[in-house]
Amino acid sequence: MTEIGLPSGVRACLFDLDGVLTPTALVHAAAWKEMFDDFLRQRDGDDFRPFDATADYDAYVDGRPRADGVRTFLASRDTQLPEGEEDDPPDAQTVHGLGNRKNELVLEKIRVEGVQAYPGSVRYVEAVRAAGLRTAVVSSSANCRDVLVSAGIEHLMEVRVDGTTIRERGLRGKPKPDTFLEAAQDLGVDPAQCAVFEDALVGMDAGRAGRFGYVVGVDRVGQAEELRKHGADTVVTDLAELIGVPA
Ligand SMILES: O=P(O)(O)OC[C@H]1O[C@@H](O)[C@H](O)[C@@H](O)[C@@H]1O
Repeated sequence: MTEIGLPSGVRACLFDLDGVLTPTALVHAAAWKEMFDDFLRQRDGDDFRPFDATADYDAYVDGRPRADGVRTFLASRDTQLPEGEEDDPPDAQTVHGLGNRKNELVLEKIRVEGVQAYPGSVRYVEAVRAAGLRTAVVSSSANCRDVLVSAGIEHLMEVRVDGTTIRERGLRGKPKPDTFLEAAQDLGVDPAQCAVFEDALVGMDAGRAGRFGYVVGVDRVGQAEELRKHGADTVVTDLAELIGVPA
């Protein structure tokens, strides 16, 4: 292991955004809950079974592109909606309508609360760059660039593959490995020489499916065991632990 806590053959680090570099996984989870609870209440009345911002979020929504999150959670409740169009209004009862409603809520929360990067993640990324490794951010979020800019860390990432890239290049979202593989290719580094940093279970699956050199699970919510089951080589609660700084 090197001084940045990675096997010596690793030449590039591929970082997920929400929950790894910034605490925005919590913002997404809250927005998903607000949107789905409104939808379920309208449909089922006050006895509706609410969206669980931990269990449902982790199992069906976390790490997936927006529309996949809508479909996967609805399927878990035996529900299917028409796809609709990408620019459907936020009150449309379609997959994209619900996704757009959730996006309005996320953007409003980010506008009001702002975004700060995890200090331990910034220290770690700086250490990685000082050690001469390449860096990319690999996120399912179409808001990735705005979040990086708000958090003041855009300059730390050489390559960005995000929700917008997924749409433009026709990639499959996590748990498929496409987005991580695309970032490795953009950096010109073999996947076997890349480390993946992820907090989502589908991100672990993507890391395993892409045969990356090393997969670091980032546990912010007490799911270390699940992260290991889904293929983490190691689990930390904060990236700074990898450079010997306790969380
Ligand atoms: O809706 P966005 O910003 O495009 O993000 C899509 C997904 O991006 C992932 O990074 C988050 O873990 C999910 O919670 C989120 O739903």
